[in-house]
Amino acid sequence: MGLHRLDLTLPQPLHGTAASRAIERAAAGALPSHTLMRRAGVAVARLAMALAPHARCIWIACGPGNNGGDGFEAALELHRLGRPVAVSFNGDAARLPPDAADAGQRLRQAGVPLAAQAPAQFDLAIDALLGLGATRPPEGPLLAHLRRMHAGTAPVLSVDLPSGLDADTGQFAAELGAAGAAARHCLSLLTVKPGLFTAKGRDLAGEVWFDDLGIDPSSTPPDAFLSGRPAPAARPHDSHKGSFGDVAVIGGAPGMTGAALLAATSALHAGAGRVFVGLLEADAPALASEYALMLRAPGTLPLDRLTVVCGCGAGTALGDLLPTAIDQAAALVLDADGLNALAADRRLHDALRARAATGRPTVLTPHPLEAARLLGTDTPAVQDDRLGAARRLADAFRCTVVLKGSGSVIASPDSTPRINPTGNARLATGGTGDVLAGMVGAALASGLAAADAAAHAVWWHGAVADGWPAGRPFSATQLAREAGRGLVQR
Ligand SMILES: NC(=O)C1=CN([C@@H]2O[C@H](COP(=O)(O)OP(=O)(O)OC[C@H]3O[C@@H](n4cnc5c(N)ncnc54)[C@H](OP(=O)(O)O)[C@@H]3O)[C@@H](O)[C@H]2O)[C@@H](O)CC1
Ligand SMILES: Nc1ncnc2c1ncn2[C@@H]1O[C@H](COP(=O)(O)OP(=O)(O)O)[C@@H](O)[C@H]1O
Ligand SMILES: [K+]
Repeated sequence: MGLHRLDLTLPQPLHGTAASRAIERAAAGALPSHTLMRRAGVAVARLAMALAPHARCIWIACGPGNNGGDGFEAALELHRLGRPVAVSFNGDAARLPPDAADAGQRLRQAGVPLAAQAPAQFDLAIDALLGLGATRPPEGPLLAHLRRMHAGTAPVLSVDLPSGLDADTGQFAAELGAAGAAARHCLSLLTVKPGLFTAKGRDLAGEVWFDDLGIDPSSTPPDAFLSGRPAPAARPHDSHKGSFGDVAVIGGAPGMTGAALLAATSALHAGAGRVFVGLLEADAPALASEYALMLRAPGTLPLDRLTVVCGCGAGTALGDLLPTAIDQAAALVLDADGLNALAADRRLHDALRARAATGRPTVLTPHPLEAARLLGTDTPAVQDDRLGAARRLADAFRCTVVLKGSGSVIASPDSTPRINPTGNARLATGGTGDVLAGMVGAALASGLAAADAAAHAVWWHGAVADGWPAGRPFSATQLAREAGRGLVQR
């Protein structure tokens, strides 16, 4: 498909650096020289004209490799169409790769000067400094140009990737300073890169566009998928409360009962037939404002018939309940202190793997610090490679893992991970993770397989936050009560 804004409701294969290079090599070998770069330039120029139709100056900042070559081609096309361009080039002209050198030469022949400096004024900045070939953080003039673009008010269009962003991990080592008001767009070329959707990717890329340059990438396996919108769970008219499964939330130690009640409330609103709460605070007052929740002593719950959400607000009070839940629960979600207890006791690792062998579904929902504890590493190492961390956890525990945060990653053993595109920084507030755990529980209780239950819950959890009306206060409590957005009644 030609140039289009990426539709985040549809699943999308994501190809990292090695896969993108393999696809490029195969395509370039089958096409006349320079074809891909010319197509890339035309796509960038078209999008530039759509984003800034009345621009009096389009600044195209070109770097030392083929990403810069895409910029040259875009400048040529814009110039040919009579658009005012100012092209900067920072690199060694003698070391340009062949496609880029050819484009640079034709640009000069067309009478377009190349400067080292940015223009004084511009209405659109095109970042063609670095793409897949960025090997280190941008510095010197490249960094100065990036800062200039991102501090301004004119829109920024990144070619293929925001320069310096790691296509595989979404890591970005440079310091851009305070972001300006500029709208950000990124036109991913040939393939859609996973790094655009997780870690720093979302913030730097802004709106993601895609042009496959006429090449079908399907012969190269993707590194991940962007989750599409899951079909809402249907509730046939001829249903009863036993139709959608029972969830039990175990957690809520003294002072933390709210976390368990949030998970339970969201499980209820997300469609579970019945929701039990096994609070660890023995003398908990009847705090539940949802009167449909059923409070039970945790030790009395028939775990083998329940989807158990274990750990929300549990502190260190789970004791034997955790090994029992791992051993017996019909389906299991481990969150928060359930994960911390797991990290601290290697016998539970074995228990979780033994559970996997029985075929009963398990979903772990760590945030990056919890993931780091489980992996025996630190949070920056997890964030440096979120896809890899989620995959390693899924393989180690033989279950589905949701690594939360900007661009949550959903990984299951022996399958391609998914990155979730919904959600926003509204969710960065206490308790929203408990709400997610309850939603995963409800999805599992409805009979979805672990990976699908996780993807369903994560997508809708984020979608509710995305659709939150401006001006309406947002809290985890409110979110829990909106957790049914992924349900349709028949
Ligand atoms: N493959 C595709 O999908 C297609 C590719 N296309 C386009 O090509 C792009 C990939 O091109 P590319 O391989 O030439 O890499 P690119 O990013 O231009 O930079 C490499 C140069 O930068 C240098 N360098 C690195 N880091 C640096 C730093 N921090 N600061 C300064 N310099 C730094 C590095 O030098 P070195 O590391 O050797 O010192 C090398 O000279 C791709 O993203 C897409 O836009 C499309 O045309 C068609 C389809
Ligand atoms: N910027 C963001 N974009 C998307 N989702 C986010 C963002 N910030 C937080 N979230 C989501 O919010 C939830 C926070 O969970 P967690 O860190 O466990 O918080 P808590 O322990 O307070 O409940 C996760 O689902 C996470 O993915
Ligand atoms: K770029």
